[in-house]
Amino acid sequence: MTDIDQEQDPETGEAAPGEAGTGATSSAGLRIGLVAHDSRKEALVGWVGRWHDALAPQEMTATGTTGQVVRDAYPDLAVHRLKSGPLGGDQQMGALIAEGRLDVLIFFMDPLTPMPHDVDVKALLRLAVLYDVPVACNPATADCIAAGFAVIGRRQAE
Ligand SMILES: O=C(CO)COP(=O)(O)O
Repeated sequence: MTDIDQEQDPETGEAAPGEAGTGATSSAGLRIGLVAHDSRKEALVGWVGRWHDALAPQEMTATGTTGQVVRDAYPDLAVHRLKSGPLGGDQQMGALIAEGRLDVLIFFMDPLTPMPHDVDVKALLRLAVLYDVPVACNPATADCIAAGFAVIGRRQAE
């Protein structure tokens, strides 16, 4: 286990109330967050397509527009939508991490465009690092994570 896991209070190290036992226990039912900036949405849709069968049994949650784009491309996949990123969706995703309710974050960022909600982007990534949530910011890393879904599931069950 890591120093700070999803079921611990990061300050006290004590189990977070109400979260114990809610972690995913296998490669099915992983709770996956999907986020992509506008210029990277096509890349994310491509990644979802490549891993469609592996993603089908997972629980996917996306920021608003990203979720809509993925739903439009793959209507058979269940994707829960939060608010759009600039309107608070990134913060909602961060809250899921802080509450121990996200196992993986796939966040295809635009590295070339300044964002009005840059602080939210930074906060989301900071929480993913803090809570040791596997996070991918580009397709190559996301492929590695998807190939390791079973490993992540086993790790969460420990
Ligand atoms: O802005 C985003 C992440 O910072 C993504 O938000 P949308 O999915 O609503 O486009």
